[in-house]
Amino acid sequence: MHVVLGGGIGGLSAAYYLLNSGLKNVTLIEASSRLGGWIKTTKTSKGYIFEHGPRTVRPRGLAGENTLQLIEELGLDNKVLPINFEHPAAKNRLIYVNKSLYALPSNITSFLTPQPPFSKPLISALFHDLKVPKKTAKDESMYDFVERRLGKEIAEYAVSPLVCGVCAGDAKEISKSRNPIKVKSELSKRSKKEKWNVWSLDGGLELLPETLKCNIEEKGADVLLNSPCKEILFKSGKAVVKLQDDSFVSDNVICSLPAAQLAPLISKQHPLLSEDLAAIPSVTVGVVNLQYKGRLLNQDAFGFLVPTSQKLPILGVIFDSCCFPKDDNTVLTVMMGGRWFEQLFGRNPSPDKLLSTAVQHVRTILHIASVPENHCVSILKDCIPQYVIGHHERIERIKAYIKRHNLPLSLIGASYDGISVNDVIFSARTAVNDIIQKSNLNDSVKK
Ligand SMILES: Cc1cc2nc3c(=O)[nH]c(=O)nc-3n(C[C@H](O)[C@H](O)[C@H](O)COP(=O)(O)OP(=O)(O)OC[C@H]3O[C@@H](n4cnc5c(N)ncnc54)[C@H](O)[C@@H]3O)c2cc1C
Ligand SMILES: C=Cc1c2[nH]c(c1C)Cc1[nH]c(c(CCC(=O)O)c1C)Cc1[nH]c(c(C)c1CCC(=O)O)Cc1[nH]c(c(C)c1C=C)C2
Repeated sequence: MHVVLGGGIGGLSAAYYLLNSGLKNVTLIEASSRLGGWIKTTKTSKGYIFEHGPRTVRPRGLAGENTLQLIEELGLDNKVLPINFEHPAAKNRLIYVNKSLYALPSNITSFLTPQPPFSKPLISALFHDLKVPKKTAKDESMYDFVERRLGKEIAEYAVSPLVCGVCAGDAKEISKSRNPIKVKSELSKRSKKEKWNVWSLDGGLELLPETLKCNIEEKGADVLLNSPCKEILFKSGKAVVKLQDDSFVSDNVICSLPAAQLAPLISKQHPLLSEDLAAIPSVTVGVVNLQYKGRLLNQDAFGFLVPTSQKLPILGVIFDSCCFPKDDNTVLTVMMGGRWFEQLFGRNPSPDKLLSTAVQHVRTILHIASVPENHCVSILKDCIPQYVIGHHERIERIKAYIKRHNLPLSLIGASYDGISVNDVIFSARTAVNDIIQKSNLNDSVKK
């Protein structure tokens, strides 16, 4: 038997890959009443799409190609909505500095000439990079790395907002290194030919977890909702997964829970491992979706980010109706908080406070004075893991511990090797491959 913990995109993909490898007897255990985790779409009564979590996926890189292969295998090719490199949403990513919106550089001219808010052409930063002495520090923050090599302005206005726009964190704390593997698909070939920059799904990204659910159930997986795992014990090479009133003995547990939520489940038998898992922090993001009547944006773009230096309560705004227009309306998503959520809004802010902050900033920055026709406020508690300095060493330590103690436990999901939807799906595939390889190896040793 194989137990998968957590029914977000990581857990669902793991169950899918286990069943695709020919394994039977797969049980997926989810604490809440729904699947999908942070992938959540609401369709308003008038048919507008509000994404509460992710909205676009990158087609590029090994993990990006792997996701497109999954989309193809699930028969979702005809639902893909690509945005190619020529689209304004791909070309225009803005930042809000000193009360104005500026485009982040996207072409060669903008590299050769000074573009506000940068005081020098960006090419001069590359010359600066050639001059800096090498540093041997194993891990340094993204901000420090870029400041040292490309200068303070680029760290402040380019890297800091991009770190915010991917992990809602502080570039001064986020670590830099990563590592890849390989895959291919027909849809991926199409994405290259058509020069996709990002893609989404018609009707919203939640269609992906919904389709995975149907697929794994058709192949015989048991999906348990409202079933929080309370403890995992390891005995004689097996894992005992305990729920409130039930328990499962599994050959291997694939765990897609956020690291800090796994920590207490194994702390009795493995306090040191638990300590390392508990130390992987995550931040809370307030998400406000707004729909206004009329085309109210003066600029077509993906959206804008607000660097920390601007000391505003919002992290940025995504122009959803620029990416995927519908009728003559404006749909925006305002993201706020992140690393600074509690400082800004307190422990338990009212949805009204987030809504009024969002509407007020849309009014002052985008000059949209009308009242939104529809809105939705979500507080996504601890939704974005933070890869702070020392993260990669910690992950190595965690992996080494699991190997040394021969624990039948595979860790997947956003807490470890990448937070994008692509990374999480790829982590599931890699974990299943490792399990299959290990069991093939054991079989050949027995023979
Ligand atoms: C606001 C936001 C915007 C984002 N934008 C993008 C984007 O544009 N593009 C992109 O690629 N990525 C984006 N991401 C990142 C991406 O969405 C997530 O990293 C990814 O969805 C995480 O998936 P997961 O399966 O690892 O974890 P989760 O989605 O957190 O799933 C874990 C599941 O485990 C369950 N669980 C927890 N405890 C227990 C327990 N004890 N027992 C059983 N089940 C339990 C939870 O209920 C949950 O369903 C965004 C994320 C957020 C929050
Ligand atoms: C301000 C908060 C956040 C915004 N998005 C995220 C947060 C926390 C989370 C997020 N966004 C993206 C990813 C995936 C990255 C990947 O490796 O694929 C994650 C985890 C995608 C993304 N974010 C921005 C862009 C342009 C993209 C698409 C991928 C790409 O082409 O690089 C920038 C951006 N993010 C946010 C805003 C307001 C914004 C504006 C330019 C919100």
